[in-house]
Amino acid sequence: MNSQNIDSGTAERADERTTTAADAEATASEPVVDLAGVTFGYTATPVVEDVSLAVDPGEYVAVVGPNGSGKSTLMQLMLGLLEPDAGRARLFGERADRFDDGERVGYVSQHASAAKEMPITVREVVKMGRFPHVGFGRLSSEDWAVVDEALATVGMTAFADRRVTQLSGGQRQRAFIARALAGEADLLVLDEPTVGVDAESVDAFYDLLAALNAEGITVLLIEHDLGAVVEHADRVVCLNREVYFDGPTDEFVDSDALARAFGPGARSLAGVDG
Ligand SMILES: Nc1ncnc2c1ncn2[C@@H]1O[C@H](COP(=O)(O)OP(=O)(O)OP(=O)(O)O)[C@@H](O)[C@H]1O
Repeated sequence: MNSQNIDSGTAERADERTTTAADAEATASEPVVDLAGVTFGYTATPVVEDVSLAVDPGEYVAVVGPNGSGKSTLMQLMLGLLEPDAGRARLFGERADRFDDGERVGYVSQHASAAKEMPITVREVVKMGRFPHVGFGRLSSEDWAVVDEALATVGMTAFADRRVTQLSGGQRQRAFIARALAGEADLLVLDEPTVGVDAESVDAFYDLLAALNAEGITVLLIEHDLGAVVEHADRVVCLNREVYFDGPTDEFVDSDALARAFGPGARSLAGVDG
C-alpha cells in the first residue's frame, strides 16, 4: 500500500486498511498460548489452580514440577483438550477448546513410544503431518518435498523406509517431530519427550529442539528432568498445582521455588551445586 492509493481511495477504505494493519500487528504479537486464572479439577479438588501464563511466539518454555503437580493437565488445558472450571485458555488467540487449526500445533508425547507397535514406515508417519493440508487426499510433489525436508531436518532421511518398530526411542521421537514439521507447526508441545530415550540420543534431541527454536518455532516442553530444563530452556514455569515460579531459567536455579516445589536436594537434581 502507498500513500497515493489512500489519497485516491475513499476515507472509508483508508479506515478499513488502518484497521487491517492494526489487526495484523495484534496477530503478530499475540501470545501463542494464553492462560488467564485457569482452575481445573477432575473432582471437586483442583489440581491446577489460578494459573496465568502467556507464551509468546518464538519462546522456549519448560514447565516443570514434581510427580502429580498438574503438568499434563495444564498442557491439556492449553491445547483445549480439557475445559477450565474457571478462567480462560486461548491458543493462537482463539478459545483453546474451539481451536480448529490443528496443524499449527505439533504434539510429541511421552507415549510416542507406543508407536513402537505401529507397522508403518518413518516416511508414512511423517506423511501424516501433511494430512490436515491435503484432506487425506493424495500428496502432491510439493507435499512430498515438505515431507523429505522434515526428514532431513531431524536427520532421519536414512531411516525413511524403516519401520517405526525398528527404531530406537530417540529415532522414534525424531520421526514424530518430523511429522509436526511436515505439518508446518508453529508450536511444538512436548510432554516428557525423552522418557525411554537412550542417554546418547537425549543430547542430540535437545540440540534439534534448540535448532528448531532458533528457526522461530515456539517450544513448550513439559519435563521431569530438571537438569535438561536448566541446560536448554530460556524460561521456566514451575508448577505445583499453582505457579511457584515463572521467569528466566538462571533465576529459577537461584530461587527458593526450586526447593519449595521439589524439596531439599532439588539443586543437585537440577545439576547445580547443592
Ligand atoms: N484423568 C484423570 N482423572 C482423575 N485424576 C487425574 C486424571 N489425570 C490426572 N489426575 C490427577 O491429577 C493430578 C495431576 O496429574 P497430572 O498428570 O496433571 O500431573 P503431572 O505433573 O503431569 O504428573 P507426572 O509428572 O507424574 O506425569 C494428580 O493427582 C493425578 O492423580
